[in-house]
Amino acid sequence: MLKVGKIEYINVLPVYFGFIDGVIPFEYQFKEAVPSALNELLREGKIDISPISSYEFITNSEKYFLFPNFSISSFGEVKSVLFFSKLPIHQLHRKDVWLTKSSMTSRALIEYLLKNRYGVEPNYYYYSMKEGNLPKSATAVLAIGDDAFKFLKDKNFRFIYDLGEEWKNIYDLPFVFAVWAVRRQTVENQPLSVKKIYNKFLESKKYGLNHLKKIAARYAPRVGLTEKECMEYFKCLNYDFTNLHKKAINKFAQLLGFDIKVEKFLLSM
Ligand SMILES: C=C(O[C@@H]1C=C(C(=O)O)C=C[C@H]1O)C(=O)O
Repeated sequence: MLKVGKIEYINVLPVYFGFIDGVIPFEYQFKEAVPSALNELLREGKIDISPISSYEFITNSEKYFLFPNFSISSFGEVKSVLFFSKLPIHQLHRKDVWLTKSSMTSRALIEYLLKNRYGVEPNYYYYSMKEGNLPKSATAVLAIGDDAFKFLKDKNFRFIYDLGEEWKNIYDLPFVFAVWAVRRQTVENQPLSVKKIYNKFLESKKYGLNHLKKIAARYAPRVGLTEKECMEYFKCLNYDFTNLHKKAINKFAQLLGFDIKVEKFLLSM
């Protein structure tokens, strides 16, 4: 049986809602975790298919093939990848910046932006909400997913930067935070199962995108959002993988020093 990853944030619900709501029969095993944990599980072969950080794909691309037509992206504002700071961003040189351990993509993006766009090199530290090791004294904090909504209630941070917006302002491209990857080994050993589950994911996403209101009504309160805020959030997110998204991920890879053409890694379905 294929083992399938699922990010524990509401951002993926539109893709999984057909399965969750019981309309798409699902005979697989879900493993639910934060993105960095899913990256590791897939890399180590403990699961077969999962949304992973685009950074994980970029840095370990030889291990994976990608589902065509799936990503977690935004064109401009994303709302859930936020950099909170007590100082304006260009004043963070040698200040204490805390990055979430749950992310790989957004960590790489904020580090890139701080160094190359804002010319600052802070002291980096790493926290996790589960460990609860983020000190009150942190000058700035990167948060992703449902955690980002919690930080919005913390009025200590005067300056808030949305990384989807930051990226668009510079490159006028969407930003691809995550992609759906399959281990190469799984594709080689079980090609028909992979094709079958891909089609189920397509159906589940179609159902989810047609039932966003139902998702928002059920899940918004769990993350402290109103239904309206949750709908606005879903409108910022995009789950496709168009040519523009491919261009964007290639650009991000190039900026990080990796010469990758994502087109070469797409599964032909
Ligand atoms: C938009 C988001 O995209 C995500 C960000 C990721 C990362 O930074 O590595 C990975 C998966 C996605 O959950 C989010 O989590 O808010």
